[in-house]
Amino acid sequence: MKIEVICVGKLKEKYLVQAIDEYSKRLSRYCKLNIIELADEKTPDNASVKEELIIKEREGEKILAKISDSAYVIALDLQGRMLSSEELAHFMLDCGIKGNSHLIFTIGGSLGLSDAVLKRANYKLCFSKMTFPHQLFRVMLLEQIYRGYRINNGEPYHK
Ligand SMILES: C[S@@+](CC[C@H](N)C(=O)[O-])C[C@H]1O[C@@H](n2cnc3c(N)ncnc32)[C@H](O)[C@@H]1O
Repeated sequence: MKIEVICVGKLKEKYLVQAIDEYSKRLSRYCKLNIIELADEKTPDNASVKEELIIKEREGEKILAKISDSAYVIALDLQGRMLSSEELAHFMLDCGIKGNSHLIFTIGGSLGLSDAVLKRANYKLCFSKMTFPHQLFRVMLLEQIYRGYRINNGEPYHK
């Protein structure tokens, strides 16, 4: 399976880069992983609601430009559906069975994902009612994908 993670913003902290490298290495046993990092739009501190909407739409256009028509898109969104780790594992397995062998997970920037990206998404996934910083969230997502593969393979990791 080909898994792409499209995210807004460059990872700055070294410890996050190291965590991403570690999970990318672990995932290489199970899938073809590609992380697409897009430059975020600068948001002025005093940006109006309208300005923020424009920024979010611009970031959304960049995300959409990276999505191929045939990909199955999973938007990480606070309004999405919550799944357990076992359910996410089963969901990924089911995608493969149904012929969706190219999954794209997309993480928004500090303002979230645009309506256009959410509209393109085949599925909206929420991890918790809590909001996590998008850079840390990238690590959390890779860990859950890795956990999913371990569950699906009946391998010892999942508790
Ligand atoms: C800082 S959050 C954006 C918060 C923004 N106010 C919103 O409502 O979307 C940045 C990105 O991280 C991801 N994210 C953060 N917490 C999440 C959660 N609990 N479930 C799913 N995605 C989350 C989403 O992709 C979100 O667009």
